[in-house]
Amino acid sequence: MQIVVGVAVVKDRQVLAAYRPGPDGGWEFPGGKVEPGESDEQAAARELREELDLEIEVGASLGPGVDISAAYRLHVYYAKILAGAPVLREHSELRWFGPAELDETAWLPPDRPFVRLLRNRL
Ligand SMILES: Nc1nc2c([nH]c(=O)n2[C@H]2C[C@H](O)[C@@H](COP(=O)(O)OP(=O)(O)OP(=O)(O)O)O2)c(=O)[nH]1
Repeated sequence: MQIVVGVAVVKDRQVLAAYRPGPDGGWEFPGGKVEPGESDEQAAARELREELDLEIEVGASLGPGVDISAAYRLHVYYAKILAGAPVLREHSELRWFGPAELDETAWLPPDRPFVRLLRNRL
């Protein structure tokens, strides 16, 4: 099973979301596929550097993994920003959501259980 890491960057009770464009698009946690030999945490830090020009400190896992498909499973981790401000490179939009704005239906389906957990924990 190939792991995809998503990163819930939290700052001032808000979480950073990125919009994946296209017919199957929606809000997601920035991140990507874990490469061979990499830990989830290493992949999370690499992807956020590549995608958003952000240096992060990866924290705890947000909850149990969720299957995206037969081949991919999503793991989501908390993180905080060490340096930088997010730069839009690969997504169509970036947005900070507070707890009251976290409408799970706008998120990719595998992300929704994590969004529900996060809403109560921001
Ligand atoms: N990054 C990310 N991908 C997610 C989330 N939820 C979800 O279903 N996905 C899906 C969308 C994609 O099919 C897959 C991640 O692929 P990706 O294209 O971001 O991975 P990558 O950056 O390593 O890209 P690539 O070089 O393999 O194309 O996981 C999420 O919260 N974050």
